[in-house]
Amino acid sequence: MNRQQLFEQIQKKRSFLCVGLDTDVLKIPKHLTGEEDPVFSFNKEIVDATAAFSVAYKPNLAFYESLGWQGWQSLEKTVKYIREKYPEIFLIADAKRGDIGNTSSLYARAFFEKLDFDAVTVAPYMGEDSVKPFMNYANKWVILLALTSNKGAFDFQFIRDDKTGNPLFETVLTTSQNWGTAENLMYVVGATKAEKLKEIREITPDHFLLVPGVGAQGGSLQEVAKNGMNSQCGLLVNSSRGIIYASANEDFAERAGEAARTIQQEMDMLLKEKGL
Ligand SMILES: O=C(O)c1cc(=O)[nH]c(=O)n1[C@@H]1O[C@H](COP(=O)(O)O)[C@@H](O)[C@H]1O
Repeated sequence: MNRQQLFEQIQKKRSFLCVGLDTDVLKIPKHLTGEEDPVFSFNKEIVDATAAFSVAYKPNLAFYESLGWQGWQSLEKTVKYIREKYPEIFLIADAKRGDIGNTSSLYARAFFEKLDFDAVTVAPYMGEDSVKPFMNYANKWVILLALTSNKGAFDFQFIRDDKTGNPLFETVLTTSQNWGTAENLMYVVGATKAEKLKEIREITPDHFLLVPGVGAQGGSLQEVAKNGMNSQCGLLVNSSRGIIYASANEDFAERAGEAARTIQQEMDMLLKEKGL
């Protein structure tokens, strides 16, 4: 999917919500645990209940890899199901990959050829040759970690460069713009650091930002939109636990749908305020 198509979906659904499919097998409602593939059954119901209110889904690979080959199979089935039933959805593999070039090119093959994801999250630490192999695919995206939502973000991401005086996350943003364009590169910026979005927008006015950290981590959607929205929206705001675990009972999908709709309605207002 390209940037224009993504923006069109945002306008059509009046939403820039990404639902995180962080499906923890221990949190799956009891009535599904006897199913042949409880993780897939859970995902399928969540997707059916939330697809009208969201433009993207983001399975986090840890939740699938932790189950071995069965987890990988649940992931493949989930991707295939979304692709077939909701082809308009933007699909993100939250894998936080990145390695020497030939290894990264195989990670890229896994997520873009073997599995038909639109985007993969990548860690910038190993630099250009670890990121570029993910950019060899038309209409596929790298989502580079820039300023993350967690406490550990303060360990490295704010260390200042001796020459420029800029914090490391700003160097990641400026340097990586030489590797790709706003058509194949997005950045992760945590909602818990929403006050930094103004500065970040000065460095990257056009790039889409994937913003996790609303809901369970306490980030504010209003603040994110106020500081981070651009003329093409430019935001995908993720919520995982706040949506998929809205209820632990048989009504889990219905409650997830309601949680997604509540966020979508707020997003509709925020888009209107921006004239979009
Ligand atoms: O790359 C990510 O998606 C990510 C980056 C970041 O800085 N913080 C962050 O929470 N995430 C992911 O976003 C999701 C957040 O989940 P909830 O806190 O349950 O909404 C998890 O899958 C995290 O791995």
